[in-house]
Amino acid sequence: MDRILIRGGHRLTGRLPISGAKNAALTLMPCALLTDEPLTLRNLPRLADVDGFGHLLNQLGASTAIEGTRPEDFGRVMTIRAGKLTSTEAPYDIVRKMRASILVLGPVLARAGEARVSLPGGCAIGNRPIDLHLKALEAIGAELEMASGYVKATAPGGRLSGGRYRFPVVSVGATENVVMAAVLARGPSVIENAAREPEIVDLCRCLVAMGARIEGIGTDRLEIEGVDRLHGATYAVMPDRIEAGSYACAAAITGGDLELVNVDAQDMGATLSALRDAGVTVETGKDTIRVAAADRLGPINLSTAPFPGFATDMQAQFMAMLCLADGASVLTETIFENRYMHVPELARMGADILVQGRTAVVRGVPKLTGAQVMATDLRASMSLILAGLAAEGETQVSRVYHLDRGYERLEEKLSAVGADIERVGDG
Ligand SMILES: CC(=O)N[C@H]1[C@@H](OP(=O)(O)OP(=O)(O)OC[C@H]2O[C@@H](n3ccc(=O)[nH]c3=O)[C@H](O)[C@@H]2O)O[C@H](CO)[C@@H](O)[C@@H]1O
Ligand SMILES: C=C(OP(=O)(O)O)C(=O)O
Repeated sequence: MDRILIRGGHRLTGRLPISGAKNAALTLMPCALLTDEPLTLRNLPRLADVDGFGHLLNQLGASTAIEGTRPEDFGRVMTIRAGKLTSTEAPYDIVRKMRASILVLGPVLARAGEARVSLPGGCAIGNRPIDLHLKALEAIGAELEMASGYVKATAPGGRLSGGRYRFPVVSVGATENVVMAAVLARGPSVIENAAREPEIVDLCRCLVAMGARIEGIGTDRLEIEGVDRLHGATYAVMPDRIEAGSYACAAAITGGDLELVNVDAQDMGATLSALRDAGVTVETGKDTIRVAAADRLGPINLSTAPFPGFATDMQAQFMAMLCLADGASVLTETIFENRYMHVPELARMGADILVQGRTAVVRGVPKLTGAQVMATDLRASMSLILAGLAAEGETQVSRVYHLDRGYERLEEKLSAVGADIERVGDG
């Protein structure tokens, strides 16, 4: 299994390109199931999860073709053709490896009138329930049956009716599923307390480009008028705000100065204000963000929340950065009950962090030291990379397949701006 070796202490400077967003790509790809015409996605990141999702689409009968991009290019162009679905089932083996697989439920149900999807269960960061996905689909006309670890959803008469649903708590995945299902319903739907994440805006814009009728995009109330059919489209995946935020932390923690290229600062309000609060200089351009480290990082308090709040997907990276702040920071994780798996690993590098329930108190230390550490999930892995970039000596991060789910060519991007980082195999 591959490991990443980092010899820390190098200041990162220069321009760093940001890839298309994983969390947008994984909700745009299933949109292709809603039409018999091709959907072409541009700026699709090269990630294990994108390949995995392509495999799931293939299982359902869609073809996926990568077009005209050179291996050295970041981002790819993929055309997905789902002329006819040959299966309506997402099996356990795929869903358990990739939580986003649940996002085929809404579109397959809407297109084929039925879908059978394995229940995802939990993962390293906590429980990943889907009760809200199911309640929202029921509200727009789905009939559900649970058996053998699978949910079977049926649309009576082959087509969903549409309906009204108010989410009791904000759910990104459930909003995505119900929106993808409602666009082909017989009647209108109103979704209240919908998630407002930029990835949902990206999803709605892609669906509109395919002929869907959606009002209220970017707000917590989505009004959807079902249409009889959607057509093909070409759509560019939005920049990855979490990848950009992660590299912003890399600049801050190494005393560096990075220009992030192909980003949208508008989607990153909470991350950029948190960086500024910690004393980091942030300058935003049209599609660039310059992040210049402070002489000393200041401590800050953060609580994760749905958009426009501070993203749970940025918590681990900020924690690594705050390990070197001048004072104590308090972080509160409100979305996932177990998203502090990186804490014991950071402690092995000299961090001083006390976790009590959902709160972590991070007392800044003068330095971190390199160590052998183990990645436990995607963003936890990135926090270890960040700590390694700033640490004295060598850090070895194992289980890097977690990183490959969400960071396109991480070592290449970081080496190009001055990091001493390489991937090594066991052999
Ligand atoms: C609101 C939020 O920050 N969502 C994050 C969540 O999205 P993801 O779509 O995975 O999770 P949700 O947004 O659905 O979860 C939000 C909260 O609702 C709960 N829940 C969710 C679905 C459900 O059917 N029942 C239920 O109780 C979850 O346990 C969680 O506490 O993880 C992704 C990967 O880290 C992040 O990119 C998203 O930003
Ligand atoms: C945990 C994440 O993704 P997923 O929901 O795909 O597991 C993430 O993007 O940080």
